[in-house]
Amino acid sequence: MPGGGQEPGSYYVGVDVGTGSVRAALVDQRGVLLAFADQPINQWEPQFNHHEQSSEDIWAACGVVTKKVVQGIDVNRIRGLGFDATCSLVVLDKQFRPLPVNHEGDSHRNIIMWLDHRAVSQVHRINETKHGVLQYVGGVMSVEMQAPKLLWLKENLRETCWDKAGHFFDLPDFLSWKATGVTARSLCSLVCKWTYSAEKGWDDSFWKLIGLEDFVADNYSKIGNQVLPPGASLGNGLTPEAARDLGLPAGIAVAASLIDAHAGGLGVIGADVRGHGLACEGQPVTSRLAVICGTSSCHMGISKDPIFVPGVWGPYFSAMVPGFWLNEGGQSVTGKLIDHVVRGHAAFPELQAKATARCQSVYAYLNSHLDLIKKARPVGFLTVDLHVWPDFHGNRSPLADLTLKGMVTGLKLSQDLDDLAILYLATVQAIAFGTRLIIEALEAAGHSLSTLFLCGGLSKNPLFVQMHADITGMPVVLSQEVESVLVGAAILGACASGDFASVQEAMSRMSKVGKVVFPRLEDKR
Ligand SMILES: Nc1ncnc2c1ncn2[C@@H]1O[C@H](COP(=O)(O)OP(=O)(O)O)[C@@H](O)[C@H]1O
Ligand SMILES: O=C(CO)[C@H](O)[C@H](O)COP(=O)(O)O
Repeated sequence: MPGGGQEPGSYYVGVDVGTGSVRAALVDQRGVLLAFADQPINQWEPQFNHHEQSSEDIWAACGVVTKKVVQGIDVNRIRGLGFDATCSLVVLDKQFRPLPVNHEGDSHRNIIMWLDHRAVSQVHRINETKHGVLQYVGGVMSVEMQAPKLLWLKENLRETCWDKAGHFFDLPDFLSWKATGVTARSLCSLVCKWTYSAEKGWDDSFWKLIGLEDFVADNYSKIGNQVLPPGASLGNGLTPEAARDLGLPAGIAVAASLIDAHAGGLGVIGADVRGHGLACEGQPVTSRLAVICGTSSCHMGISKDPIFVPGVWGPYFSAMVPGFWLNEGGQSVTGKLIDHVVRGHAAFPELQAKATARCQSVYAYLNSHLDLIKKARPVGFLTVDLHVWPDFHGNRSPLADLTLKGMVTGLKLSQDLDDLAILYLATVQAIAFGTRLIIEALEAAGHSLSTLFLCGGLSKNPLFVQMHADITGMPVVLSQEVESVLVGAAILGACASGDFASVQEAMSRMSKVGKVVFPRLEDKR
């Protein structure tokens, strides 16, 4: 039923591969999640700053969750499948078998994860070239992008990996290939992480200059010479073999994928905001900033014309919303930082015991503990003497400096539960201040923003959401569906099925406002 009719008769399956788990949802034409399942995935850290995963593990986890979400439903109503994933690098040989990305030669670990910082020397040399493509990543290439990682493989694992490699995929593209057998890459991954230009294609001079002329010589067959817009239908749809793996009908439409943050952006940014008293009502969609907060936070702002923001990735054309330029700010560890700070504290065992006794998560317990100890003052005032600098894994934006480290000032000798709660609060506040710095950089360069749209695991934490509102001074919109990244993945499947005429149409019909959290301006000081 083109245009999404009144009867929600068709279903779409969205699959979201995050850093820590794979999630799937069955979604209808109104964007309502009818079923949800998740499954943790393995990560290896064989040495400091080396982070690896397995594409076989991840594909198997996809099958576990997709089979769960379609249990008991009429599978003939499933019209499309969409994937999103972290922008990790998957390496396969010429027969599409996994290759090791490690010195141990363990081919099961064939993914260099997005947060892997092994390629420091390589990215430094790439940045020293001052090549023109760097203008489109905020002026400085991140060590988390693919070119430095590829150069690392060539320089460090020549025989065991580089010489045998037949295919280098961004993880979202690996998944769509696995589902369809089509090796075409998504414009999203190539533009955002591989220096591809939506307008000019690959730049031979860049790859030659950095020592990866191999790709030019074989016409980019290993990294992608067929490129499709996100949401485009791939080949003949789901292959019989993939259909068996995923428990879905063979032949359903499968979409060209998105990176996870970008799927989150699609899942939230197009919602109809009428009647919520928001400044962005009646304003162009470019006044909205989507912030996808999981292991990391990604800040997605769009514009009609390209805007060059120092230290902020992009501008990327059509990489998220078709026809719009995208700037992507980010903080490499946010959820991971909060977990690290809380779990590493001397009072963590006590916290865990008390939270378990109340059947609460440690974060719900900490939030109520802060309410208890703040007395009559606003909670934010508990940290007047304690401050965190949150760049424990370098600064992605807007300083774009991978050498930065974290810092805590104002420590005392006591390490009780109150101290843990206040340190947790200071960490959340520091992350929100990081978002404010990114917004200031975006606005200084020409963006005009009024409203935040938050999603991802951290958006389930009310303290995190309120601090983002208070510290940025902007209202925060939370979607009706908490798992908005999965709505974004389902939007891709819906577009590939042909049920919607465009990504914009699917966005406006499938993303919905849930709760709005306004800033407490009186507490901003
Ligand atoms: N209910 C919750 N309350 C507080 N924090 C949460 C909650 N659920 C998830 N998180 C935090 O969100 C982060 C993971 O978010 P998620 O979107 O699942 O990440 P990813 O996509 O990177 O796998 C973790 O740091 C976790 O502690
Ligand atoms: O760089 C990215 C997006 O451009 C990564 O995919 C992202 O930062 C990892 O995402 P998550 O925190 O959701 O696991």
